[in-house]
Amino acid sequence: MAAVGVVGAGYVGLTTAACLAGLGHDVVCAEVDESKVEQLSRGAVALGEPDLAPLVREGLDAGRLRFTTDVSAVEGREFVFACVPTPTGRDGTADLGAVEAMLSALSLEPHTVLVVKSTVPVGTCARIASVAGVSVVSNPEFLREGHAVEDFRHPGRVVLGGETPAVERVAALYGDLDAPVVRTDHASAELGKYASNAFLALKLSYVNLLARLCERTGADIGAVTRTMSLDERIGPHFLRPGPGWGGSCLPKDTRALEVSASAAGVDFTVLRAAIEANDRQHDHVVARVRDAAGGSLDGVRVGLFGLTFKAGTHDLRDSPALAVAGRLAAAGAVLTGYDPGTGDGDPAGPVQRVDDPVLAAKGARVLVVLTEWPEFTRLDWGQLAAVAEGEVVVDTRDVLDPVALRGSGLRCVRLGHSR
Ligand SMILES: NC(=O)C1=CN([C@@H]2O[C@H](COP(=O)(O)OP(=O)(O)OC[C@H]3O[C@@H](n4cnc5c(N)ncnc54)[C@H](O)[C@@H]3O)[C@@H](O)[C@H]2O)C=CC1
Ligand SMILES: O=C(O)[C@H]1O[C@H](OP(=O)(O)OP(=O)(O)OC[C@H]2O[C@@H](n3ccc(=O)[nH]c3=O)[C@H](O)[C@@H]2O)[C@H](O)[C@@H](O)[C@@H]1O
Repeated sequence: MAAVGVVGAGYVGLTTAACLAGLGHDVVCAEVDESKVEQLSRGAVALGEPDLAPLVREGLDAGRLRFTTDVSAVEGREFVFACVPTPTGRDGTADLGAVEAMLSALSLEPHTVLVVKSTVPVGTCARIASVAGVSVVSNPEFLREGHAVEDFRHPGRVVLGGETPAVERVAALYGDLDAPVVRTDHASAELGKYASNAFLALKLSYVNLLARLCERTGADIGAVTRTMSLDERIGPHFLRPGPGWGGSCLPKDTRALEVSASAAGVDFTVLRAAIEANDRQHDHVVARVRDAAGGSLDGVRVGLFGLTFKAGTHDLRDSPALAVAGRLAAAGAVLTGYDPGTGDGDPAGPVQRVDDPVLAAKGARVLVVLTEWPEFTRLDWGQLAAVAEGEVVVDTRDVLDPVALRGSGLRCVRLGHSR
């Protein structure tokens, strides 16, 4: 079993640390946020990832996992995983400040393999290898929030970019993963990550535009995407229209790829179009709510259902629900929002967050479903209709049953459906 260091205890770092400890490795996880370290050290996990909290507690109890604010604690380890953030920086490229801060705080020993899990632009790992004097393996992460542990245990693929001995050492660390392993160079591994996220974004913008075309032409987006999904070359995933794609990575990575491609002399117009279409998708949802409100949103009370960027996560980063909320508020709407995944203290922008769906519906002229929480299908919509002022639900995620809603006295407006 190996001695492993992990830097950063967010979605990627904490999942990596806990899962590697679960495989029997000895893991120390360094994190700059003192309160996070304090909480994690007593087994309190704030991320709502299924199976993660018990795995962290198992690792702590077995003495195979510990947390520290002292980044030098990872020095001397056989593997150091970089799992720090790479948010959008100036001009849309990835801000590598946290990666650089981590490297300058560390004195790595020559036998250490530095494994870069953070999403970094092409050229970053080669540059780090040339200055850090250690082997660097690019091992981009593909986990989905809400499925982090499951995706670690059953990844669709493992990508390892770098020189052979170091790559094989990292492959061995993961044990028997039943997944295809892509062994490649740094640049291809780095680009493969951006290429994957940006492709998902492209697919979603395409579907959202199709949904708008359906609204204009009388076609049904459900039938259109089912037709597409039965073609194995297209596949059934990422074909659901919504209020726009968001989250901490799809928007930032798509933008970063577009900007870096442009800097490399490749005009990636299709990515720019996908980003612009996503922006317009938020406006489109606002237009549908405005129509439902009778033409103006000024002073109109709107009840929002769902604030997170998708169901199954607490994460509000770059949430399309909040982007729509911001535009509704700018048009004068008064917003109340209910989300089963968020709590007091979570930033909700212009939305007054409430813990009870009835309070979100109370006095609302329009109800809007912005996140596909399964809980929403089980709400008592008759009760919500009784306290609402209007009778329209704009369901941007197609989670509600329009026929059942009609029985509750509500009319359902869906994206991609003209009726
Ligand atoms: N969230 C996700 O689902 C995925 C994220 N990624 C990528 O992984 C990287 C990390 O993402 P997340 O885990 O979501 O970020 P996060 O924001 O959830 O966690 C990052 C953690 O690193 C800590 N940190 C920042 N600078 C540090 C330093 N110098 N030393 C020690 N700790 C430091 C932060 O306090 C934070 O707790 C990013 O590059 C992201 O693009 C890749 C795949 C999936
Ligand atoms: O690099 C990352 O951080 C991760 O980004 C995404 O994962 P995640 O951010 O968890 O979110 P997704 O499940 O991809 O959803 C992204 C957005 O697309 C939207 N979406 C997704 C699917 C769909 O059919 N329709 C749709 O509108 C979601 O609601 C959400 O707003 C990728 O799916 C992961 O593979 C990747 O590792």
